[in-house]
Amino acid sequence: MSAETASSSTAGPPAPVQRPTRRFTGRNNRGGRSVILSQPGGYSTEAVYRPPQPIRGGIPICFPKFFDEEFLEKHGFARTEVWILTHDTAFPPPTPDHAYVDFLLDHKPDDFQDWPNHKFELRLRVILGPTGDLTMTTRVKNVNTNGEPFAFKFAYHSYFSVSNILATRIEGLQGLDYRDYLNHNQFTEEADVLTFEEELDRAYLNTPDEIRIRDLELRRVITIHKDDSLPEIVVWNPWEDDAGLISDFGYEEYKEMICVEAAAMDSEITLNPNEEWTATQRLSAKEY
Ligand SMILES: O=P(O)(O)OC[C@H]1O[C@@H](O)[C@H](O)[C@@H](O)[C@@H]1O
Repeated sequence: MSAETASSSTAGPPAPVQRPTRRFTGRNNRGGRSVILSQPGGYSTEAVYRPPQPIRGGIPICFPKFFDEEFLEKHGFARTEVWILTHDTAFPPPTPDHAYVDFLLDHKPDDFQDWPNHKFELRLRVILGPTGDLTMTTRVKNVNTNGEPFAFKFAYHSYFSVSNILATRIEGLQGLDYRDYLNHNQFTEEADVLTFEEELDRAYLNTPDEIRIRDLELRRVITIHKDDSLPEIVVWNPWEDDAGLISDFGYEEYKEMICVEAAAMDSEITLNPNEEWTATQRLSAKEY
């Protein structure tokens, strides 16, 4: 990953105060492979860039739901809505060698009729550090004026690029309970590293603050550092048969991707009026 920073722009809101002068491509400093799936820009070759289709790749934000929920689209509406650039003074300013940008989910109070009586603010700060670390902090605030709490779920649905799914290992999950969404059972992970040889769709519970994706062919480790607001890690690869059913996914792309999603999706977060919830994940990559 690499970025150059521009000096602050303060000419009238809304505006990012500091931004990369080049588009973030998720490539490492040695000119190597992208960290985030997969083609230029970090998306599937078949990604569709037209609402209401979510974009396949990158790091979609799942909010206020995860999976299919009655009345709401799968994984919630945040990943298919328009976000605007803003300048969020409530976030602490990062150090000068970090580039950052603030986003706000743009909506009017009555926009989401399927999720009524939930007045909320959803804000995201993305920070790119000088060594390529990518930090994302989300803030959700209940701005209901009717005194009502609301509840939600959340995930950073990160699509990581790997050289070969057969040579990919996830470290940090041993001993954890997980829900297996392919057979709707709960198990305990016995393996010291998670390997892949078929479709996999699981939510690991009560996970530690760091989870690593080891790419044995690239000799690269991507670390997901996350805070306590994100207790679950969802791991998903559709494998061949399921990938063939996903129209915005290249048929062979399952071989070079893995979704590892820091999430609060097993139980809902409840916010009272004026309460705020924040959740941070930081991604770093190292070759060895
Ligand atoms: O196709 P979508 O809506 O982007 O979802 C992709 C996958 O997202 C994962 O988070 C889920 O665990 C999977 O069950 C799901 O298939």
